[in-house]
Amino acid sequence: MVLNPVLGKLVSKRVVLASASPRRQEILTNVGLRFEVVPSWFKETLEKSAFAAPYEYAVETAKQKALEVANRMHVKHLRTPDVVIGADTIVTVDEQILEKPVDKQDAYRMLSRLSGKEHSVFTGVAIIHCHSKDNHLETEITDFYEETKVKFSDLSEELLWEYIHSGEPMDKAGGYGIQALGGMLVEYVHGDFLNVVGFPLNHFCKKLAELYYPPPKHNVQHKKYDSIPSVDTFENLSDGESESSNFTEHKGASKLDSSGMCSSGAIYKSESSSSVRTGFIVPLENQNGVLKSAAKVPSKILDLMDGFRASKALFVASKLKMFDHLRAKGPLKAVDIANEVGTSVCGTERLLDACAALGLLEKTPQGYSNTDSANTYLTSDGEYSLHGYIIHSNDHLWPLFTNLESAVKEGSRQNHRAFGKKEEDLFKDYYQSQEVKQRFMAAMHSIAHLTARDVATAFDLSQFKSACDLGGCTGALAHELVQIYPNLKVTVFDLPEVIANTSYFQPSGQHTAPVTFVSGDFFKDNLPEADLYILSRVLHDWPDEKVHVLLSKISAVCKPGCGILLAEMVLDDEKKIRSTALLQSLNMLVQTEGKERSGSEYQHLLEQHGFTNVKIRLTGNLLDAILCVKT
Ligand SMILES: Cc1cn([C@@H]2O[C@H](COP(=O)(O)OP(=O)(O)OP(=O)(O)O)[C@@H](O)[C@H]2O)c(=O)[nH]c1=O
Repeated sequence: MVLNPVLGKLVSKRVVLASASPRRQEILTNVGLRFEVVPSWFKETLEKSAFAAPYEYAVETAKQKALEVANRMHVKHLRTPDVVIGADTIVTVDEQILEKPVDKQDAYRMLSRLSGKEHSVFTGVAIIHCHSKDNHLETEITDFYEETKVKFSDLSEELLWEYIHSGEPMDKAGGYGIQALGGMLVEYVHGDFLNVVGFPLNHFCKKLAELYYPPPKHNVQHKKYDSIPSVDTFENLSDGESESSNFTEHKGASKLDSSGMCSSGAIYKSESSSSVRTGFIVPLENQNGVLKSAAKVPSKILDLMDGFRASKALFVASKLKMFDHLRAKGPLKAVDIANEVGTSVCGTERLLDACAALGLLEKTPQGYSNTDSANTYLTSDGEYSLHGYIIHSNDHLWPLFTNLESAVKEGSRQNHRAFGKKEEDLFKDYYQSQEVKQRFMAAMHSIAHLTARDVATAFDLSQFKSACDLGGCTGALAHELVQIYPNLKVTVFDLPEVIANTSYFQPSGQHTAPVTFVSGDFFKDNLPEADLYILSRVLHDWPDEKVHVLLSKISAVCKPGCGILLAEMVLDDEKKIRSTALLQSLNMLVQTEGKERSGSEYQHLLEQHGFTNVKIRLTGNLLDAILCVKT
């Protein structure tokens, strides 16, 4: 709670952690930071000898990891984050830098060097503030490092190999994890324990304090915070919803100054008696100017409580095609939109105001107009339109979620309650009426198109010559694949009623190798031959028994070297961090017999059918990617 006001400065920002390390995700999640995970693609191959000190290497690598993500999000995803955090942990012993072992022998070499000795663990961290100006990405970089000394006991050969065979060393710098079995090897730790685990939380908070609460200009002896200021300091300094993010860079330094916040110099005392909503204790003054006890404002809970209202406002504005009208004719007044779509003026005005407050629209004296992201994502034919999925959410998922309580009590889907029919086959319902079928296909297309680039590039797939996208629906991923891998021939295999309706969704004017559409049922019919089978949002529809049926069928036609690419929302192994994916698993509960699974659950399923070398990439987009190869 004491630290929260520092992290609270990040609440209203789009924060991205540019790291695949589950430890970093956990450390930051545990202190209540809300962020998106977009693992960096930066390859850790900087020339070590070019750096005067090992920590410089770690800091530079952290910076490059974060910059790669900031650039990729800006250019490729068209989403500029506010803050990107990158980190790199290295172990140094005898002036050598140890990173993650490449294999067991390498782990053995590392651990035997560390045996009986003291070594240093450095984590370099980069905090990058991003702004988009005239479509260019501007960045302000703050970086630092932390050193912790660790001493290992003498390790016997037997212990060493037992530890290596546990598998723990492989994804960890220096080949050990101090937070788990590796803790048994450690005689002492001098310094920040979490720094060894992968993220120096204390130093990070101090850095945020320096950035967001710089000391008063006259107070020259306090150039920076040596400690995290006490809770009173932050409460008195808190600035509402932390919106004051107008950073300006200090000349010649990469530190940031939040202008105006501390202009009086009296930074340790609040000059304002107004209450603010930061989610923490708010000082209130009574009429005599005496501080009285204040209520806590549980912002996160309030947001969750109201979440459905915001969703429904978005759904209704989409359903009424308000974003389409505004793109065509905006800015428009509420009365004009009400006339266009045939709604009441007072209701329309409230809906538009809510949408503007939610950041979906802009409101000016001229009227309402779309934001850039409304044009891109909310218009029905925007470049990455989510309109299909929003309508599906409103018409199909909403009634199902209304029955969540029954789904939880009964542990099963609720189509019968929501739509009054008994469900025999998951897809029968979707495809029995033309309208529902098209709505469902549009929804699947929205997500497939939005995620296709990230899924297609999560791994280098150039070794495969042919791919078959099982349940590939409109072919959105297939089209992306043939763009990226011109030598790849892709077949989309889906039910006849889907294949018959794909023409509407085909991209126009592309001069690439065509995608082939083949109709069939992957549970009943022979599968087309391919080097790579793709299952995008397929396995999550089914319980394990059915997944085994499908995987064994694929395994039977796969030659060694052939692969499977899965695109799914991957849960963290402990099922406690990735809330979007965990909520998606509830979504599967209300409508299917399937569920979302963790990386190790997918790995286990795949390995049982002879698919090994399972690699998982969290893409930072809605779908993650898993690649494995038949051995
Ligand atoms: C010494 C030690 C390290 N680690 C992990 O080692 C990885 C370092 O590698 P990195 O290159 O800094 O990070 P990464 O895992 O490759 O992720 P990314 O940030 O995407 O590069 C990080 O995971 C750390 O937690 C532990 O979990 N426990 C320990 O005791």
